[in-house]
Amino acid sequence: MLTEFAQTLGRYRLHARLLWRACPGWTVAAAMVALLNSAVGTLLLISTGQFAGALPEAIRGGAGSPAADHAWRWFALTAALLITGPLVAALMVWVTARTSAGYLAHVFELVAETGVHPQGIELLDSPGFSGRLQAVVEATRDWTFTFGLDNTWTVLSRRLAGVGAIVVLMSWHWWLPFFIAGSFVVMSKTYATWLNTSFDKLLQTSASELRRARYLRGLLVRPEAAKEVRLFDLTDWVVDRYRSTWLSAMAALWPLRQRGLRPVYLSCLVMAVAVGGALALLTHDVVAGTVGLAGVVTLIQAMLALESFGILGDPQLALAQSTAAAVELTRLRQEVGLPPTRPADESPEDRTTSVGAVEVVLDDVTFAYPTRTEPAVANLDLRIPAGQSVAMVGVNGAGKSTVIKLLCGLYRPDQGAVRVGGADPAESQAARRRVAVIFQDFVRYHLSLRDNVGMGAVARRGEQQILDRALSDAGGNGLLKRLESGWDTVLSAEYEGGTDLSGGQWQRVALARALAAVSAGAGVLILDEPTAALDVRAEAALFDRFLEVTRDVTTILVSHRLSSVRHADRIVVLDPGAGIVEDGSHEELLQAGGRYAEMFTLQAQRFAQVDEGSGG
Ligand SMILES: Nc1ncnc2c1ncn2[C@@H]1O[C@H](COP(=O)(O)OP(=O)(O)OP(=O)(O)O)[C@@H](O)[C@H]1O
Repeated sequence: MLTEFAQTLGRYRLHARLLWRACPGWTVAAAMVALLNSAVGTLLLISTGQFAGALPEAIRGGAGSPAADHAWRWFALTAALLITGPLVAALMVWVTARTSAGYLAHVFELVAETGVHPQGIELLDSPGFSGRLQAVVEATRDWTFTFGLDNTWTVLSRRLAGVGAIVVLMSWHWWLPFFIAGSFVVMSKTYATWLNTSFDKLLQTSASELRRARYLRGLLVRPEAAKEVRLFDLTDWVVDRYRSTWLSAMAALWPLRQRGLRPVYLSCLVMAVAVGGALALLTHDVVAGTVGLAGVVTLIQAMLALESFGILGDPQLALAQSTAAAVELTRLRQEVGLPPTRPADESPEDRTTSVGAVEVVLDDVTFAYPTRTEPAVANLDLRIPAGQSVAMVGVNGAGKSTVIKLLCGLYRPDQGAVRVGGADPAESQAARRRVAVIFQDFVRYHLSLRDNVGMGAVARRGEQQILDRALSDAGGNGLLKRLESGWDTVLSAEYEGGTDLSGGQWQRVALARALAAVSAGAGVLILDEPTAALDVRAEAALFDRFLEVTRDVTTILVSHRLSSVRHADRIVVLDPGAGIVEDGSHEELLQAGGRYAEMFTLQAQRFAQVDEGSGG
């Protein structure tokens, strides 16, 4: 039990630390307002007690008597405090909203950092880790998260009001308030420990089940699934699966909750005995004449105010839920070697950009994905001199995309070394910035065309000539003409004035993004099959044009269509398990009559047949 108490205290310390790191100014302001709010409450119970105590004397003295004036003065103070209370509460809402916004932004920063640490994305491939991180993200997206944050200050203010009540009660019997408050604290902490354990369990043990349940619920409303759900008449099936998945997630929690509640019942009993005893003592003192009317009113109110050390209902529940997300995030950060929060004075990263082509080297590289045992690439050696264009070809699963991800520093090799311009891209931000890549599943940002292209050159996205040239080199001028608001058109039909693009148009936008990156200093340009939606001729024309406009950088092209990449300086053929099996120019490889020649001839024949078919 003591360890659990310590853990509860630890999570509030963590919460305070995160708040302080996120927005120190607003945190101080919110704490001050919470203190003011509680002070108003304490003063109010004193002034009402004094006012009530002054009334019998005032009644005896009559209107205008000094005793009546005395009662009026306490009345005026009580009325002023009653007016001040709501004003301070309104101020608290305002300050609280600012604090929560800062905290939320900071948590998103921490989540993002956790997802890509250490630099690569390998952890996101591990279902356990990425599932837990996803659960944290979902918890922070939920409105209850901000509600819990807001309630930090309600809880603090009420606890401080309890401190005020202790001071008041100490003037009667100094030891008594500690006795009563202690019983409330035991009850509250037992309850909080139970709450926290429940929420932690919810995030840790049932997160993936709950996520699956949410996914199933989403199937009923998501446009991409709606067609099939209706066509195959899946509604009942989805609803049943949702219900059973949700129930199985929650069923694991219910017995735990029941067991955890027993100490809460016990501590309620202790608290009832303490308050009952205090009321008996008060009755005794009143009968003995040591406590008057003012004392009775003040002391009873103070005793009731001690309740604020106890269970605070919704505010406490919401706060526990929010801190559960922060605790789990901290655990995940610790697992990847990150501190719970980010230091305030991080030195700004070096954004100086080098220009020109760079050499790319893979030296005896072996790499297996975290979820697999057999390596995706083994003992791979590849050296691409600065400025050379290389096409990487091979059957499905040969490891082409894996090589590209290693070059981008998204994964670290298990053995061997990867170098871009002499530096390890998994370690060096500068090396990563020298690589511009467009993957087959590139991101279609629901942002303007300007942002979609400019993201390749974030530091120089204001330079229109870079964007113009990139789009034109990517063959996107026709597309620009068709957009109603030109560069500022949002590329999504979900926004007013926005429009979606065809697969081929999107690919040109993505290619323009890569070319913008080259203008901004990237020394290696990689295209990992982003042109699959274009027809064979369009892809070949685009690749030729690419090789033309990227003469000054190292270029790596990945494609299954060999005719599209035949003009690359060099072609390497990858084979699953065997690594690079052929390496040379198009002509050299044709002459060698090996795997490449065989694949090329086969594709050329099929292409000719299709051509004939369409011609006839
Ligand atoms: N994220 C991943 N997790 C686990 N295994 C993966 C992952 N990505 C790829 N693999 C596996 O690694 C091997 C190499 O895949 P890779 O995508 O590099 O091949 P590829 O040559 O690019 O194939 P394709 O031509 O189909 O794009 C395959 O066996 C694949 O199943």
